Amino acid sequence: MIGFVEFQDGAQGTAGGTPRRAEDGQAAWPAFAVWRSTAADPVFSEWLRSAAEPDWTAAVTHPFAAAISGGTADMRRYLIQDFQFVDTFTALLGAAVAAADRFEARVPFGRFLGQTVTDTERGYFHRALEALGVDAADMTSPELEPVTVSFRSLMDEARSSQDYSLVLAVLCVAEWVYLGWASRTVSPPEGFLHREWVELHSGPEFEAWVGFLRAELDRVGPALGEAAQRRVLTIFREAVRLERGFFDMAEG
Ligand SMILES: Cc1ncc(CN)c(N)n1
Repeated sequence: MIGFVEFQDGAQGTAGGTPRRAEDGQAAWPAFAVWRSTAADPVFSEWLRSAAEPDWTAAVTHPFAAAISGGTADMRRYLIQDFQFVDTFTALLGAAVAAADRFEARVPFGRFLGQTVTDTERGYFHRALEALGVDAADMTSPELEPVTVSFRSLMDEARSSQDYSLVLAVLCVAEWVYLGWASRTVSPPEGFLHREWVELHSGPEFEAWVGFLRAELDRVGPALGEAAQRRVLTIFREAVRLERGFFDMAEG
């Protein structure tokens, strides 16, 4: 059994250093087939997102994310840890190329992998970490925070599963949550550290990328059996919880 499956709805867990409680929004959630008969926006990705409350709203409105948008966040610990997140995230994108069920779905993953994460975003990390005076050891092998360890494990489990719906669920959380907070930015922050990080996660291209990830979940999710839909729900919720925990960690 892979690790995240152990965190069934309502179960206790400590991934990310934040204990999970049955009463904090992780309670039973109606099956997709039931939920969609009364939902205002009856798509699979919205079934997942709404099941991930209150963590979803807490992540996209997190004070640390707001401080990035406002240009005041201390980015040092956050970016050191996030560079390690991005390493595993890049491997997960590769898994999406391999696990996708058709050629036209592989293309956007391959493009984002080659043109954004390993190019623009990598360049940003190198310049940002240098500007922050981060030494080579902390750039390549820093001491990992518990939430970073948990997030990397979750991504590794999704990658090893080679299950497209699970890979997609984790990628979609990571990008959709980031679009959520970054698109709340009212005016671009002045310094490049904050401004470019907001730019990387907002704007028409990033919106289209998140739209693609959601559309893929909306395409493959309804065709899954109920047990498989629940597995997607479990990993989606866990990823949202870790996004919230990651901002908590960054805030200190
Ligand atoms: C923790 C985290 N989540 C999401 C992203 C957006 N790729 C990120 N850079 N870091």
